[in-house]
Amino acid sequence: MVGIGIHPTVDSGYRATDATFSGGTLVCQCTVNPVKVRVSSDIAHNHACGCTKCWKPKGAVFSVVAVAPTENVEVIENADKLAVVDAAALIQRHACKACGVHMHGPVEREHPFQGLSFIHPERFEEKGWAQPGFAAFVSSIIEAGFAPERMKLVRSQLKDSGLEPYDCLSPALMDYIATWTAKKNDELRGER
Ligand SMILES: N[C@@H](CCC(=O)N[C@@H](CSCO)C(=O)NCC(=O)O)C(=O)O
Ligand SMILES: [Zn+2]
Ligand SMILES: [Zn+2]
Repeated sequence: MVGIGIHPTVDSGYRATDATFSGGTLVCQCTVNPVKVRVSSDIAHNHACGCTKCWKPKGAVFSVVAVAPTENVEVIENADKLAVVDAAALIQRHACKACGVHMHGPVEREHPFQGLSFIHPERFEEKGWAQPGFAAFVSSIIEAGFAPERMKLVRSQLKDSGLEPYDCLSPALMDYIATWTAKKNDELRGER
């Protein structure tokens, strides 16, 4: 592979997206007693994430992460191997204590993403999940040690891979969050 190791599924080109994909089973990296999580619906907002909190496979600069409704996400095997990485975080990332893979991350507190769980689709046993649509928190890779002078290169490589780089979330998701916040503020004003 020439260039920066963005993420194995991005660097190798994507497998065909199957429009009928309706979930599957996420499996951690343990060879014995892997944690299994059943996702019983399609995923949404799949994206590459450069933040320091999302799980990345070995050597990758970005994670690939998507959401599914929490009601459709269920740990079906070896739940005892899971532990919450940071209980204070918005996303309650449940990682396998043995291999480190983040298996699901529900958003439970009041927030526009409440009711959604963050998952890593590359851990699906099944193929056909939608490819990432953009790259989020790109500047954050510097926090993990990426050389600032190589940022121009990483942004152009992301674009070449079809991932528009943003330093927070995509405009569509930022608008979604701001709309939720504006509505919330209106409600609070109405109560006063
Ligand atoms: N610069 C920080 C950014 C961390 C961050 O805010 N991450 C985002 C994106 S995660 C998937 O899109 C976020 O929403 N985090 C909420 C949480 O982690 O609970 C860094 O790099 O650490
Ligand atoms: Zn594991
Ligand atoms: Zn992230």
